[in-house]
Amino acid sequence: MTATVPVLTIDGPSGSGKGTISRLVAQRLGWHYLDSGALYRAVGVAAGWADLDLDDAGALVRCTFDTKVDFRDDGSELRVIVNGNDATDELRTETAGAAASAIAAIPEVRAALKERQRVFRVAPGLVADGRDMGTVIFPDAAFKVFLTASAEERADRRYKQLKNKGVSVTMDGLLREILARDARDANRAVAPLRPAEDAVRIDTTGLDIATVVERVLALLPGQGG
Ligand SMILES: Nc1ncnc2c1ncn2[C@@H]1O[C@H](COP(=O)(O)OP(=O)(O)OP(=O)(O)O)[C@@H](O)[C@H]1O
Ligand SMILES: Nc1ccn([C@H]2C[C@H](O)[C@@H](COP(=O)(O)O)O2)c(=O)n1
Repeated sequence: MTATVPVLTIDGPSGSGKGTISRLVAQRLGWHYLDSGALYRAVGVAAGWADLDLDDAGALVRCTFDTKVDFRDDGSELRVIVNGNDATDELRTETAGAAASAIAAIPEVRAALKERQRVFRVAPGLVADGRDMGTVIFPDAAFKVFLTASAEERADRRYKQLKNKGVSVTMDGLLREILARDARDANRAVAPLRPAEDAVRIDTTGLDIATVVERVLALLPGQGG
């Protein structure tokens, strides 16, 4: 009975720290981890490889069904294998994020990915990060968090992250991309980015990673909560 397996959902906008916090919390709990955004990014990248038009909803839906995604934890990073190719680095680009955000607005794409996310609910528990984990995919989750941070701080985090990887970016450009993605993810008709009514909101502006991890763990009985 998967419904008895506990789930902690961590939703929020781009750069709020969902991936970082979810992974660390899952490690601390010994639970599984679902990076749902990686599924949308994988479809976006596969669509790019196939030279598909991002306006061709039918082709994108077929691409969603055809795209095989595997996750491999190499100890320091979650590697994402798309159709047999390690696409981890390509997936993390802003181009892949923007493509994922566009594709994610297609209702049939979301429907096609629904069960593929729910199968991650395996004992002893799951930490799931995304935009609609608490509202649509795991509405019965026992623990729900919605992470936020100011757009400026999120752009600054992304700037430092990309600079560390040697990627050339500007703060202005990143801020524009973050605001555009926020708007598209929050305003789409299906499963828009929004906190579940029973989610605990944590504004991470000015908080370091360790503090946010402890605040999330404090929500779980026996983990400080
Ligand atoms: N509380 C925090 N304080 C400072 N930096 C943080 C914090 N949380 C995350 N970061 C850093 O911000 C960057 C973005 O974090 P992360 O990728 O986890 O965000 P995200 O919400 O998953 O973004 P996306 O939705 O685009 O995948 C990373 O470099 C991460 O180390
Ligand atoms: N549950 C989800 C996860 C992701 N998306 C879409 C919208 C995002 O902009 C894009 C990339 O996600 P990220 O890797 O940045 O978390 O994918 C979504 O609609 N629902």
